[in-house]
Amino acid sequence: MNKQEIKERMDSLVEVLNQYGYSYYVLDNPTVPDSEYDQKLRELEDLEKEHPDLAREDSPTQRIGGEPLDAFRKVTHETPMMSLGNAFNEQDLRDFARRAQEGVSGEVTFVCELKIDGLAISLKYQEGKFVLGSTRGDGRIGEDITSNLRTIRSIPLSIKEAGTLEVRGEAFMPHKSFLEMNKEREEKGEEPFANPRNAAAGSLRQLDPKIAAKRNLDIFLYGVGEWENSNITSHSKSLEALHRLGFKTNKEWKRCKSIEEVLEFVTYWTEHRKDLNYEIDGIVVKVDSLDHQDELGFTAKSPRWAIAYKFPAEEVVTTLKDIVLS
Ligand SMILES: NC(=O)c1cnc(OC2CCCC2)nc1N
Repeated sequence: MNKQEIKERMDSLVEVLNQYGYSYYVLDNPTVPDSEYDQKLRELEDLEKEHPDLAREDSPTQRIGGEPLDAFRKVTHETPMMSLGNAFNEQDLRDFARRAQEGVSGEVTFVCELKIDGLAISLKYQEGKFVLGSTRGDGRIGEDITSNLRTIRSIPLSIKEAGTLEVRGEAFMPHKSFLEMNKEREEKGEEPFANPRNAAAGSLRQLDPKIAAKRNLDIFLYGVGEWENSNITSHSKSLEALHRLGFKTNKEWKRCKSIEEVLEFVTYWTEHRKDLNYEIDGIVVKVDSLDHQDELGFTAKSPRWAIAYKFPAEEVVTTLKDIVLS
């Protein structure tokens, strides 16, 4: 093959491998056997070794970066990352819904989401390329953990969207990864992590991306920060747009027309949370219309248009025996 044909072969391998990766890690629905993925990955690795100048930054071989960092760079969030106010019982939720209805013109409706118990992160894309991944920090200043986030296979390294797009979500450690990691730590006489949230936070704070890569973290995206070309009018349409753009979203979200439907959703997941293969610590209730969100605005640190219902604290010491491998 001449140089042009080699470049075309490498481009086609990157595209098809990223498509396989999307099905496997984002849709949890593998389309080819691992052997086919591995064979194409090896062919791409060999071509990239022979022609390093043709290696693309969104190639799946580029997920585990180079040398460990000395420290994390600080990053300022153009759109601050807010924290959520809490609700602890039905009355708190009814008060939230009443205040929301009183603060808007027209009929308020809601979206309910599972509250993933992980680490809030922000992903920035420019001209379709993943360029920056950061922690929430204090909401305005976070840490640049791009090299660690690149190791999360469900985060696309490129998307088909021009301009600047910033998305927010929760990085977390699935139960299976948590169990396997703690088993390893105990075998090495190391202290096991107390819970998947600490394990995820500890993994993303590693300065060496090779360590983060071994922790099999995952992510659910649930919001949009800055989006140049957005014509989105509701939160539920944002979630649908995130899915369409190739991001992993949690499929259990639900539009709720009334507080009664919100309470039904909360009751259902209070009972069924243990069927999930990741930790949730509550339910997030959001006003759906973005116009209504604008009318309601924010307190000093939290939106008035969202609240986190926290599950009652139970004996949640997730030790090896408590979690059955799903
Ligand atoms: N842990 C979660 O799953 C989660 C956290 N936060 C939010 O939304 C907040 C973010 C800023 C205003 C509303 N949604 C979530 N699903």
